[in-house]
Amino acid sequence: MISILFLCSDLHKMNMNSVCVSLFSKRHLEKFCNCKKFLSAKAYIFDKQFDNFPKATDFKLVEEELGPIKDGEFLTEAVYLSVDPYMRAYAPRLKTGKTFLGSQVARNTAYFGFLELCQPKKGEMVFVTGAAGAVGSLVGQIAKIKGCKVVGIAGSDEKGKWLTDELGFDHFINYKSDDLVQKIRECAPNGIDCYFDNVGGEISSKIMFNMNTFGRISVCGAISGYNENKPPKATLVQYPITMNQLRMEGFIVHRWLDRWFEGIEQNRKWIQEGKLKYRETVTHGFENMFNAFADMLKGGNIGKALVKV
Ligand SMILES: NC(=O)C1=CN([C@@H]2O[C@H](COP(=O)(O)OP(=O)(O)OC[C@H]3O[C@@H](n4cnc5c(N)ncnc54)[C@H](OP(=O)(O)O)[C@@H]3O)[C@@H](O)[C@H]2O)C=CC1
Ligand SMILES: CCCCCC(=O)/C=C/[C@H]1[C@H](O)CC(=O)[C@@H]1CCCCCCC(=O)O
Repeated sequence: MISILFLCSDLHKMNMNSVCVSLFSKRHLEKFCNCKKFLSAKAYIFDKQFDNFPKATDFKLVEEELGPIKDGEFLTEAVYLSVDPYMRAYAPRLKTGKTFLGSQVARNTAYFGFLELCQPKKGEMVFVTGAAGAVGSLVGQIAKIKGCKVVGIAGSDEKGKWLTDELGFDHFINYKSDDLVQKIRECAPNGIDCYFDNVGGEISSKIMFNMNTFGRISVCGAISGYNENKPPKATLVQYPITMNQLRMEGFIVHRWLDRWFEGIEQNRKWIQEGKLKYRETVTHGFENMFNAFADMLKGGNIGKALVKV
């Protein structure tokens, strides 16, 4: 079963510790639960639309009663909550006054989004942005498994050290302190064949101007713009796309729902074989969810950002 989305916990009235209902919004909570007299749950209410970067005062932490569970519905225990960039990206679409969105199960975004759209070949040069995050760190390692040269771009030297020394990336570029164009040319003197784009904006434009003919770009996200009220401007990418006949395609990982277990099984096998490594940045306590969310948006996480309930 694929667990959907959260945000509540604390079913202590049933003498259960740290139990959380999977839900997506208040309407899902109403749909999922049917046990008003017995259960309550903590929830983050989305109180105010974000003005650029989110503030703690944009949320209200409340305790809500849950209804009884009906046939075909379920309660799940959330031990970890996932803290993800899409929670910021989708916020403008959400109504205030409702439970905020989130999830408690990690998905295999890297496996399908990279292999299906970039179609990497042995010896090719692959660039990954958001490289030390949950998705990017796996994409780079999968590219290495496929015999590619890999360059990761992220925002701190500590992240870079992890990518090159532990995960086997060939090079690292710090987009905050390096001369990006100069470094791109140094790391990829023969050009770039595949680009896995987690960030969008000017970083992506600069990478795309250095791609080879028939290069492939998988657009996973655009975190560089999520905290901006207006989408930021970046250099036109239509030039390199046309001149170098690039293929650029976006995706939402649900596209491969019918192949979900193939992704899980392959990742599990690579982890067991020691070919795929992961790291988690864990914040403790449901009450600290906002801090973890803000920290992730500022680049405070290495690997997957999680909240231990
Ligand atoms: N299409 C899909 O189905 C999915 C898309 N995504 C997308 O993939 C991307 C990565 O997600 P995920 O790996 O979970 O998140 P991460 O674990 O990477 O966390 C986000 C990271 O983004 C980096 N970042 C923040 N601001 C900027 C900026 N202005 N420019 C460049 N980098 C920045 C930070 O690291 P740093 O120190 O490097 O700045 C931060 O740690 C996001 O864009 C997300 O929306 C994720 C899952 C599914
Ligand atoms: C430019 C924004 C791109 C954001 C891409 C992204 O991060 C997608 C993440 C999905 C992840 O694979 C698992 C999910 O469920 C995320 C999508 C969540 C959609 C929420 C929609 C909320 C709503 O409209 O009600």
